[in-house]
Amino acid sequence: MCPSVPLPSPCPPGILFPYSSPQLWGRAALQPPVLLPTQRRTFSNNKILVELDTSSGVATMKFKSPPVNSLSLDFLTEFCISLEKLENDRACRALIITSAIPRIFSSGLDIMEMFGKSTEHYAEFWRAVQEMWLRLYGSSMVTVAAINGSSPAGGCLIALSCDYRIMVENPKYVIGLNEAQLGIVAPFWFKDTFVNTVGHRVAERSLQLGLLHPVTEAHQIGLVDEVVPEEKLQEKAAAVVAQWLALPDHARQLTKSMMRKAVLDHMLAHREEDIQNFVKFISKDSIQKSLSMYMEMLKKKKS
Ligand SMILES: CCCCC/C=C/C(=O)SCCNC(=O)CCNC(=O)[C@H](O)C(C)(C)COP(=O)(O)OP(=O)(O)OC[C@H]1O[C@@H](n2cnc3c(N)ncnc32)[C@H](O)[C@@H]1OP(=O)(O)O
Repeated sequence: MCPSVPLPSPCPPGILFPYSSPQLWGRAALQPPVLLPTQRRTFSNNKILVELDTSSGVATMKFKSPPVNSLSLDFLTEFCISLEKLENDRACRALIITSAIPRIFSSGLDIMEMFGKSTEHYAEFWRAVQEMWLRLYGSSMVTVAAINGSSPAGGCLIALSCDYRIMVENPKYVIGLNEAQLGIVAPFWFKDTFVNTVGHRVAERSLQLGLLHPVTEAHQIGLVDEVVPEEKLQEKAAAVVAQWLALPDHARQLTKSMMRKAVLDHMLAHREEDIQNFVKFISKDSIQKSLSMYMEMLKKKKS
């Protein structure tokens, strides 16, 4: 669990039905504008900036953790706290996630968190990764990933967990679940999230080969829903959110829940087992060696 986010068992608040409360449906839509004192609320920490426009109910979250927005334990903790704040804010109905770092959406899980650490640390880290996914995949907000850079592995998972993905047209950007290239294996809930987006056959091939798809290909296989020039990204994300928010919240949320519940429930039922599996797997000498070689390769590529 994210260390500073106390969460009740069995499921964090905001996770979709049957856990969320009907009283929350409608959120900002039910609030008379006169009750809203300001139009824009901002909160920020070292790694993430959030701006909530209370008149539209749309929050924009920007990852700002140089050099590559890697998902460290600290980052994941801040991410979970930000998601919880928005989920509990009745003025917020939708979230756009994007990056403030040029050319990178997120480089995925921070490899240094999975290398040379104690088993306790691995367990804490993995619980935070699970928590992030539970909150985002199970969010009752409309969520749109505005992907303005490369997005391997855990970065791709964040995008996959949203309701809609828009990626910037750029031949240098790639996205995918490339874990196999690192000699590691994406867990079943990464796989399920991927399969639910692109279908079984595409997911199977892409996962086995650890493919990082260029933007056009990602669009063709349905990994991203739309491709736009950089300067149109925010405008397009806002238009998509407006389209999704035009629906009654309760109908959209119940439909989202119906589509995602089985995968969320499966993970929750196997959460502790999944942590133990991760710890056992990542602690193996052979896996530590693979990660070390991969980091070396990244460094060599630079020089
Ligand atoms: C066992 C259960 C399965 C667990 C599931 C795992 C999920 C994951 O997410 S594993 C992580 C997968 N991520 C990657 O494979 C991405 C690796 N990184 C890259 O491909 C590139 O760095 C890039 C495309 C994201 C950015 O390229 P570029 O702009 O050229 O920047 P550099 O490669 O020079 O990187 C700068 C700096 O950042 C370090 N770094 C990059 N990615 C990570 C990372 N995921 N974790 C930790 N550190 C990372 C990189 O080593 C450089 O460091 P310095 O050399 O010290 O500057």
